[in-house]
Amino acid sequence: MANYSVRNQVAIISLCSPPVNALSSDVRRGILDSLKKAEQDVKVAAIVICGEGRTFCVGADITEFKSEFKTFPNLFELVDILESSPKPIVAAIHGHAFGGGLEVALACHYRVALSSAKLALPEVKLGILPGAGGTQRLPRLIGIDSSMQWIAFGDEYSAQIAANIGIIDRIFPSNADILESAVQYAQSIIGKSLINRRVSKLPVKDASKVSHIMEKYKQIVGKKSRGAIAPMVCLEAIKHAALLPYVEGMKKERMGIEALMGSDQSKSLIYMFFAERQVRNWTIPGTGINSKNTKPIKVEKVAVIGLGTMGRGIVLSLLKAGIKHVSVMELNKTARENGLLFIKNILEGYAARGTISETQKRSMVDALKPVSNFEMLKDTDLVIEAVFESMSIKKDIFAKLGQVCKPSAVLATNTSALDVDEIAMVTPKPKQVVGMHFFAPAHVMKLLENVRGSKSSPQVIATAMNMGQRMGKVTVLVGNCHGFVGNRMFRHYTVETDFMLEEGAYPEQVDTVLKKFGFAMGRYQVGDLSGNDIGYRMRTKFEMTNKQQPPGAPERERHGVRYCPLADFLVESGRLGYKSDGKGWFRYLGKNRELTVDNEVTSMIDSYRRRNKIVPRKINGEEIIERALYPLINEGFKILEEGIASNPMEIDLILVHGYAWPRHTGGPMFYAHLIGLPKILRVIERHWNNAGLREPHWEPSKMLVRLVKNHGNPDIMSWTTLERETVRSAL
Ligand SMILES: C[C@H](O)[C@H](C)C(=O)SCCNC(=O)CCNC(=O)[C@H](O)C(C)(C)COP(=O)([O-])OP(=O)([O-])OC[C@H]1O[C@@H](n2cnc3c(N)ncnc32)[C@H](O)[C@@H]1OP(=O)([O-])[O-]
Repeated sequence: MANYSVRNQVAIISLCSPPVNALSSDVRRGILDSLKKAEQDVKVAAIVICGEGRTFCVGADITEFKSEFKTFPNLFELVDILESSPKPIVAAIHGHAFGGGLEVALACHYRVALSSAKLALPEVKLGILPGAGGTQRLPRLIGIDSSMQWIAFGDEYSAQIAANIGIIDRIFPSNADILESAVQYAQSIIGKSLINRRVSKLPVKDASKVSHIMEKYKQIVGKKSRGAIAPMVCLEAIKHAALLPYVEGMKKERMGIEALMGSDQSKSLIYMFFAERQVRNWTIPGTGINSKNTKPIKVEKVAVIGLGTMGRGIVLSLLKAGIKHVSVMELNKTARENGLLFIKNILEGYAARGTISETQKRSMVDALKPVSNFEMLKDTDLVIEAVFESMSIKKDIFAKLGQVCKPSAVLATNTSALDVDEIAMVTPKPKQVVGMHFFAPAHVMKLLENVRGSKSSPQVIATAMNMGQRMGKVTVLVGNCHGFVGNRMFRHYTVETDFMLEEGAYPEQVDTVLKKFGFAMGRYQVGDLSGNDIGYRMRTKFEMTNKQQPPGAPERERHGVRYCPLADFLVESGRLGYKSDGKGWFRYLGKNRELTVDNEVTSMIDSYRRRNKIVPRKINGEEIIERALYPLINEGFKILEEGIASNPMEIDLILVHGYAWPRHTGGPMFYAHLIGLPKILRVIERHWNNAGLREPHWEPSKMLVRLVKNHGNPDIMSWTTLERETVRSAL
């Protein structure tokens, strides 16, 4: 709803729909009713629109997209009604003016803001476009070029930047009372002509350059969008602002939003939006323990052990989260010096780019406390171990931590695959141990996969979850198993793509299909980037690699299961990827490391097939997608079945934020939901019937079979409930 009051000839319409004043049908009606009151009240000479609470307005109510979105007054009608008001309207912006909220402000005749306010048209991040005049009014204020930058990428901008380019008419200090300031501003413009204040009537200053600007952005968007549709539709809509009168341009805008709203990509992006918020409400399946009934311990002093690639990133994330005491322990002198230098250089960079102030930089550097022995960690609240991925080294460290740290200290390991319980058992208090699996580079990657050990106490879990959220991470709680959620699922992606190389595909073909699907990089280029030796080391641990096989052992089998040694051959021939002189699955040449197909790899694959009498066959894009992604989805259902993840959202967030699964497909589980579970199961069963135990990753998940058999293609939000009911009723 919207509240109405009058103060000194100025009517105040304040949006009131906590927590973020989303423009639900109630709020829209409230604005319209208040506007009519103000227009009819002869004592009112000007109007201010503001937001109650922490923000101005974050736009349309996303939860109403399927229902009240078009109910009168819908947003695109309301903005025209506002703009045509005979009395001047001032938008008073604090917090966020996002989406429809900024469009309402653009329809006002003046805009004032606190310097701390943020402005954006982020609709493209929901797979749609600004559908309340944003694509037509913004260009009339800031031009086509800047509008394409704002709308096609949906990033937020400070009030100062918005003022510099002509959106905001007056900035007030961040501690000012925005309403009082806006009322005074409104009083100062009473009586002034509104001729040049109705934005839809203004000319587009760079209209003549529209085709050149369009070409420029088509290039940029083409590269960045990776299969996402909305950015291009945004460009088309904005283009019309230069070519058509406002009313005609609005019709084009409407066609654009109607084409996008409800699309699979928009559904996927909205699912992701709510998943990122929903995941904060974590729960431990089957226990009733959750984020609402479990308090974290207070963490002021944190320590990071190991200043390698992971440790440095974790320290930076802690400093950025405002932790005032970060002990760093690295026994290797060179690694310690390099690590601290790396951290200081990154902080210098942040300050140089204005991401942090000089004062903030200094307090972050002051927060860094190098320590040289475990004794110095005795009063630390949280210790994060980030040393080399070796069980014996980690056990040694945790044994020492168990002796010196205070009883309430939370002991976290950054292992990406090792058994958290086995590590915990070397300490006197395994309940204080938890996994905090960061992703490289940890100060950039948004994901934190927290792993609850079988003994981890609810309070310790709450502390790890709370710390992840303080670090601004998408923090997901999962159970302890080999590879946790992400690595466990992704293993099948690499195994099955290698099988396709055996049967007839080539790395460039597989990667092209996966990039078309939306991955930033294909499976083989990612291997080259991160180093093909990482997977080799893991396979070595399980004595799987080619070199470790006794003479005469089958080349394409390990313990009765199908195996493809091509990746072993690559590493054993020194082709680790970028780091081995740009030789891996591909060749990376020149300053820009241009990716090129390497005939040496092609002939390695061809000779391997000849040696194993494999007659290569054509493998098309559809098969590559099914075989690369469906085993991963199948494993996702097994993870839900085992309660390692408590709902599909958690799995999707891990794959999107940790493994670059394309966000506009919603993650593997949501993608399966869009494709339809019956189809997914049909393909999995076909491969299982063909390959059987030789390819165990195709064994259908029992949960998937039950869902399809009992419910066909149930809504993703009901999967875990239906499964619980089915399992319970079977007991
Ligand atoms: C025609 C028109 O052009 C079109 C059609 C549109 O306008 S489409 C809409 C375009 N607008 C957006 O895309 C902005 C979306 N929101 C955000 O980006 C963020 O909210 C934020 C502004 C940066 C603040 O972040 P925050 O961290 O301070 O709070 P929060 O935790 O995110 O949000 C607090 C609570 O509010 C809920 N919420 C936030 N924005 C919402 C929205 N637009 N609709 C419904 N609920 C919303 C959110 O789910 C959470 O709920 P819960 O979890 O507590 O139950």
